[in-house]
Order: sequence, then structure tokens, then C-alpha cells
Amino acid sequence: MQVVNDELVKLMGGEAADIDYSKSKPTVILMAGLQGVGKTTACGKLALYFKKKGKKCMMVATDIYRPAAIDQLVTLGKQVEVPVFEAGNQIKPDEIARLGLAEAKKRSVDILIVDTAGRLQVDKGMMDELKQMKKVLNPSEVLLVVDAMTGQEAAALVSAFNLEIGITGAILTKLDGDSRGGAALSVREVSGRPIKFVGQGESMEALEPFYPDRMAGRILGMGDVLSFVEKAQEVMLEEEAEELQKKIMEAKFDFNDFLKQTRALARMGPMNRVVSLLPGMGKMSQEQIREAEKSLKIVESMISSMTPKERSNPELLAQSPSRRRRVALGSGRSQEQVSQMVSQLFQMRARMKNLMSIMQGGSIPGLDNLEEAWKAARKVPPGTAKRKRVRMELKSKYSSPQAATVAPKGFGSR
Ligand SMILES: Nc1nc2c(ncn2[C@@H]2O[C@H](COP(=O)(O)OP(=O)(O)OP(=O)(O)O)[C@@H](O)[C@H]2O)c(=O)[nH]1
Repeated sequence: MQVVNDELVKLMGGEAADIDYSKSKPTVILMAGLQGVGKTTACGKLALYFKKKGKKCMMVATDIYRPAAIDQLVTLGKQVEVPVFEAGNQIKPDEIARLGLAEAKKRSVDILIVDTAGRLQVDKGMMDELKQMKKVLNPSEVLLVVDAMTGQEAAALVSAFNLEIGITGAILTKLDGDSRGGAALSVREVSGRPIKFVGQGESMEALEPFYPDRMAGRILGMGDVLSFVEKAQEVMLEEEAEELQKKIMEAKFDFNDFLKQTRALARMGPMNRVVSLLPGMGKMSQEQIREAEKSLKIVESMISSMTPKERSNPELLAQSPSRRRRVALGSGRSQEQVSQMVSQLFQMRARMKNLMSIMQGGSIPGLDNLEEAWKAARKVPPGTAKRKRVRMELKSKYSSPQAATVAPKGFGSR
């Protein structure tokens, strides 16, 4: 498995590839791809990504064929607060591009992102138009936007674009879908060019740099513990986590803590995406994940109809059938659902206490010293060979299938 993983990583370029910034402003990024792959959405996401890095951005709308395309980009521009240059749909795309570039220079913009029209399939007209725009713009990047759901035809598509106009990289979109992202292999293998970003949802925040090692883990169904930890750190402060760990140790985990956890989990992104990051959990079907989400909603509705005292003292509910009846009525659930939920909390307390006592001796079997190793990895400067080696060691140690412990039946599960 490790050998296959390493070969996949190599196949996809080894490590993340950054945008090639031009020496003189603006760095021009020309977006290309078939219709409906997510080019326009990717423009908005890229604009937000660079804006967060402190770059001054502007987008150019050159898709004069699809009626709503210009409005769509203008709307996305408003959403991410990045200006969009458009000149209606009566001027030729390369002329709009020329005017947009001039405007970007006037405003001394750092990054200019040019959206283009997609077609249902690769056609000569589309290629000629893109060639013309490339001549006008002389872009630093020509990014081919590929839908991750594309199957084997991705290879033909990538080579057509690369041969005709020459791409510098790709963006793989819709990775939040069921696909494992195998199209990533075609992009690199066929064009020799790196994937630079991945899109994981319709929202403007759902864009991340592409990490070959993480994608390899995903393709092999080994999850991606490192991305999971990063996401968890984004939604939960370290001190909160420590305070929670203390409560678990003392078997005092209550319904308030449970609510906090479910809300933190919701902030990490769509459940199917979060679950796919956990080793061994990739096998959960979409149906099971939807079931789990439904159970969480039911549990949350019952917790919300508890009094604050009951939330922090679940014993009150365990001892009083009338309290349980009131909660059932208040949440529109049955009394046995409330009783089951209360007893599951106590079971969870016992199980988590047991898990913690194992960890007290060092760590969870198979994930020993993950925290220390993780901290050490983050100290090594990114982009260095050492960092790559440390990440590969982390990866091999914590994301292999044997490290995957099947999660105990969760709270509210059937
Ligand atoms: N789930 C998901 N949907 C996406 C993603 N990126 C784009 N979409 C959706 O895919 C559809 C097409 O996106 P567009 O950005 O309009 O695609 P396009 O390539 O610009 O299409 P044309 O303008 O017709 O060429 C829209 O409904 C987007 O919301 C993604 O990463 N995940």
C-alpha cells in the first residue's frame, strides 16, 4: 500500500505547486475548460483565495455566449468583493480581454483572473478564441478547469487543451462529490503539468491548494488525517479541546459539550467530506452519512428542549421519567428516543473515559504521539525537502489502513 501510495504521489507531481507570479503586475490567469466544469465558480474562489493573501484582484468576464455567464461572474465578484471588468456581449472576447488588461494595469492590480466561455466539447472555434486571448494577455498561468467527476475522457480532454493552447496547470473541481479524484492522475500524466487547486463545494471558501500526498490517500481510501487535524484546528481552539478532554477524563461530558462538538463538526464542512478524511471511514456510504446527519439533527432537537440544568446534569433526566416525557413532547420525539439518547450519553462517557485511560498510557493504539509528531512537522519550513520527508513519515505512520480504528457506534446512531 505504501509503495502504491508513494508512486501515486510521484505521479501527481510530488508536492503542492504554487501559482507562477509574473515579475510585472498583473499576474494574469486565463481560465479554460468545457462548459459546466466550474470555471466561473473557480474564478470567484481564486479571487477570494488571493484576496485573503493580501493581493489586489480583478476578474474579467469574456463569456459572451452563455446569457447569464457575465451576470454570474459579476454576482460572484460582489460576493467576494472583487471588481469584475465586463464590456457586455457585443464585443469579441479577445477585445474584452485587452480592455480588461489595460484597466487592470491602470488600477495596478496584482492578479487578473480571466473567465472564458466553455463549450460542450473541444471545438476549433473555442480553441482559436482561446489562442487569440492568450496572445493578447500573455498570461503567467493558463489553468484548465477539470470536473473531478470526469472519467477516462479526462486524459483526451487535457491533451487536447495542452496541445492546442498549452496549459500551465489545472484546477480539479467538485471533489466534494463521490469521485475519488482519479482524474488527477490523467492531468499530470498527460500534460506533465501540476494540479494547483482543488474545488470542494459551491461556496467561495471551498478551494484549497492541491497536495498530491493527500490526494493519494484519498484515492486509496486511506483518508487524510492531516487535513482532518487542520480542519479541526480551524473550528476549535486548543484550550477548548483541552477543557473538553479534562471533562472526558472525569466522565463529566454532558449535553452542552455534545452540542459544542456537533456544531464544531458542522463548521468543518459537509459530513461526507469530513468522514472521507478519516482512515477506514471512507467506506461509509452516502446513505449512512445522511442517516448519521439525520440522527444528529434529532438529537440536537431533543437537547434544545432540555433546561440548561438538565443539559449540564444528564443525571436529572436519567432519574426522572417526567422530565424525559417533557423533553419528548417539547421536541416532538418519542419518550423512548429521549431515554435512548440519555443512556447513550452515559455509555459514551464510559467508552470515552476508557479511551482516555488508554491514551493516558501514551496514546491511542496506532496513533501514538500523533500530536507531538504533528507539532514537529509544522515547525519544519514548508517547501523544504525535510518538510516533505517529515510529512511522508507522518503520512505513512498515521494514514495507513492498519492505523484506522473503526469508530465505535456513534451517538444517536441506530
Ligand atoms: N458541488 C460542487 N459544485 C460546483 C463546484 N464548482 C462549481 N460547481 C457548480 O457547478 C455548476 C457549474 O459551475 P460554473 O462555474 O457555472 O461552470 P462553468 O464552467 O463556468 O460553466 P459555463 O460558464 O457554462 O462554461 C454550478 O452549479 C456550480 O455551483 C464544486 O467544487 N463542487
